[in-house]
Amino acid sequence: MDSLRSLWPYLKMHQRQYIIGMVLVIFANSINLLPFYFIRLVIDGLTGARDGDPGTPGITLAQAGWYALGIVVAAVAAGVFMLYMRRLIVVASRQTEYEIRRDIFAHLQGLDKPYYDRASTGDLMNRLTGDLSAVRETLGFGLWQIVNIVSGFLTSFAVMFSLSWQLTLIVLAVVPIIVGVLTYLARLINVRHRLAQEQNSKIAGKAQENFSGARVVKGYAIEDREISEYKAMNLELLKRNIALTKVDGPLRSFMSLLLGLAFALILLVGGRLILNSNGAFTVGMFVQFVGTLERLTFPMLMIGWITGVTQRGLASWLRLRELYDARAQVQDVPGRTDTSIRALDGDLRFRNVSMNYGTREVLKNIDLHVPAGTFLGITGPTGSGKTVLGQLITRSMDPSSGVVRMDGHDLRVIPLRVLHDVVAVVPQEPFLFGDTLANNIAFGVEKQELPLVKTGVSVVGAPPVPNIPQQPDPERVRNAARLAGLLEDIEGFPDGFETLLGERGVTLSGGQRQRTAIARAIVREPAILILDDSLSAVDTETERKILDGLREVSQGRTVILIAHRVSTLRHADKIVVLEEGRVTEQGSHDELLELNGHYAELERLQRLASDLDEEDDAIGDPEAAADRLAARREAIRDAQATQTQATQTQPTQTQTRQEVLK
Ligand SMILES: Nc1ncnc2c1ncn2[C@@H]1O[C@H](COP(=O)(O)OP(=O)(O)OP(=O)(O)O)[C@@H](O)[C@H]1O
Repeated sequence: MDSLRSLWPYLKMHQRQYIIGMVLVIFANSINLLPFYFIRLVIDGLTGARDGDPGTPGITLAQAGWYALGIVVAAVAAGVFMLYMRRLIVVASRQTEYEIRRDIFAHLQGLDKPYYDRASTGDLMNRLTGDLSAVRETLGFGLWQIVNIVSGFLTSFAVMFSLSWQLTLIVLAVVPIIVGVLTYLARLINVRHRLAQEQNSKIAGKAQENFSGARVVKGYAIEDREISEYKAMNLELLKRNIALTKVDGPLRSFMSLLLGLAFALILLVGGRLILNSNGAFTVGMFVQFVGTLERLTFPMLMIGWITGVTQRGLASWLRLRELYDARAQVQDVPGRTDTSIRALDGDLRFRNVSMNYGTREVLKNIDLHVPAGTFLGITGPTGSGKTVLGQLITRSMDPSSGVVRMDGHDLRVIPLRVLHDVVAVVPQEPFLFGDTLANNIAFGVEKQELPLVKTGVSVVGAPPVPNIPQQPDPERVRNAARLAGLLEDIEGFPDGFETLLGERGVTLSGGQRQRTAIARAIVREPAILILDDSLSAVDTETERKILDGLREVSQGRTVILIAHRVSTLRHADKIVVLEEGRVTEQGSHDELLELNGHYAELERLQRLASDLDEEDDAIGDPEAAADRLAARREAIRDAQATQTQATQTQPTQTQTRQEVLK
């Protein structure tokens, strides 16, 4: 019942269409009964005698003609009413579907990273398609049939009762049995439909993952495993759908059986009534009764169908409600959000910040000051919390304890829109859209203010959503591409900035994708630019170009560069080393080398590897080069193994690692 109540606002938007549609159904149902009345008059006329003369029928040919015309007019009127009703109700249900989809999509856009960390894309897609269709079916054909059944029953029973209460009682005796069985089956249908929809979501998720990761699947030649897993899931869906059909299917047979029995009884009792009622119950009346009851057969059979449709629709609506009910943990809170904050310089301060995922503490008591305009480098072993630290700055989530401030304001009071205008992030795994390179770079820079799409309002009479094409400023986009070290690549493409990227930009190399994402962040001219391991896929020459570009960009803004390579970080104003969620070292490149800790070791290792490459290039004799290569690679492997072990155990092993390196 609660779920129905929550649908009400949508129904209300189209109440005129629904109400007029339902009235038309009632009219059509009443008119549909008229032909049996005319048939009764004809039959009684034919079986009766005029003026006491048994040789003359009680009806003239002209009268019969009028009755026939009446039947035609009734049929045409009922048809026209039904047609118009369909237009109203079915269109209203389509409009409601549009409105629900629009509102849920807008709501989903407002949800945050923690929600999407847990959500499955396939499940979301299934809810917005399969479940929404089930709801639309309930609101369209479902509602129509409910009114059809109810009004059909009321009008037919009224007519049948006026013809013979005895026969009507026989029909009425069957109805409670039907209702009892239907209620039981409806409950089963509801549960089984939900189970089937859940499996549908899992399958959609699996397919989505598989298509997105097609290259990985092929690369690892695990197609057979994927096919077999998909088969198992598909089989489970089949089982659940069969279980649903098992309760859906018997409904019709059961109804047909009951109706058949009822007709047999009526024939027996009706025949006796005609013979014994001395003309009070005529053959014509009996035919009208049977015809009217016959009209009820379809609505009665539809009870089964409609029960299933409604139960499926309600179960699906509950699944859609779950999307509506999902709340972002990170959001603007009236009363807390300070709407007077419009612009920020980007001075960042972490005060005793910790971050937990469940019982795991991934950041521990971080105290850090990043003055506006600083070029900050962050490094540390994998999993040490670098990305999480960056995500706290964009408020992808809030810290479990402690506070992050920007320009002295707790991030939680800064309006999210302002914060997101101020901070631009180049994520570890950039996502590119199936659009041109120019649009992918200009993404997020709106040239024109788009009108707000209102939710919770009817689509009827709403102004059409204008299709405003993105018009990126070509100079700005070009400059961003240059700063990201991407310009030469783009100029090498036949279509330049108009190059269309395939779904997720598959036509670009890894490094080009990273640089497109960097250009996308730079073009927004943010006060704070965060690059999360964004130079990992480029060679040293390209890295140098990008770093030059970043130095140009960094004038007057804060740049936070998360990286594993010392060559990337060495020119940063300050470098922070994170280990197991703690800041263990901070200072300039030279200061950190002096400290002789994790950073210094990283530098030695990477220098060793780079020396090795240079020596390999220099050695002319391939065999000697190969021997030397093997020996040095062995040394680096040992050193790396020892370093990993040391990071996981005790810092005192630093000395040992240095000895190995020497
Ligand atoms: N949404 C999440 N739920 C649970 N744990 C998470 C989540 N995000 C990150 N973590 C955990 O937090 C820890 C820090 O992750 P983070 O991504 O910040 O590491 P990182 O230092 O950036 O590593 P890398 O250098 O490999 O990118 C990891 O142990 C990771 O498993």
